Amino acid sequence: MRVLLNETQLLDGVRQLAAKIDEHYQGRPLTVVAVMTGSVVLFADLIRMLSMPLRVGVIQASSYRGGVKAGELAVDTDMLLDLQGRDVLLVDDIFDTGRTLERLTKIVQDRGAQSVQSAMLLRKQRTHDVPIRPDFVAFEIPDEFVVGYGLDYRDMYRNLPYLAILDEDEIARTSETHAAAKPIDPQAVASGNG
Ligand SMILES: O=P(O)(O)OC[C@H]1O[C@H](OP(=O)(O)OP(=O)(O)O)[C@H](O)[C@@H]1O
Ligand SMILES: Nc1nc2[nH]cnc2c(=O)[nH]1
Repeated sequence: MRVLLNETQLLDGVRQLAAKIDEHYQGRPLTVVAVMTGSVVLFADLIRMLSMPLRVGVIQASSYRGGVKAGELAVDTDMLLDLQGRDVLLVDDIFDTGRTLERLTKIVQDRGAQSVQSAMLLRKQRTHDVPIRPDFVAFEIPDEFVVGYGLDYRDMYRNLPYLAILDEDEIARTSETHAAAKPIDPQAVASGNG
């Protein structure tokens, strides 16, 4: 594992991100929506640095389940609060293909938000799959799979206080020790072999 950003660098980046957001909204009330689960650490740090009146909401989006490549995007809006007429800021850890942000921006617009912007800790230096771009970004990073400060590989590493690049051999090792859950075979369960 190679450390890309240490704890101090991350907090400095989040502080600068908060300053840009504060400057943009000029004290106007804001609804901040955490894109779970990856934004959990960033979100906790960021909202304590913002100075406008805040409402806090949550949405869940997941497409990297068990791997380093995006699969089908699943979104859960059950915990999303009312957004009608609100200025909304989506907060996420990373902008990679861009598909998550594109889908969530549409969902927020469809719920009647007055404006939708986005803040990301990281943006990968790569060609993105979508025309949309985040409005506020703390760090540009190389096109490598990163973990820590909320980002996972197979649900591990989110608690690391730093951001690190996961090497190929660590990816292989974690795959063995934390195999992704296999779907249940209903026939095997019915026959008692499940
Ligand atoms: O730009 P994209 O290619 O769409 O990737 C970005 C998304 O990928 C990660 O979520 P993930 O699907 O891993 O779920 P998680 O937040 O539960 O870790 C991350 O938290 C972003 O939401
Ligand atoms: N953990 C992790 N999740 C991602 N989702 C999209 N890109 C990444 C990445 O580099 N690391």
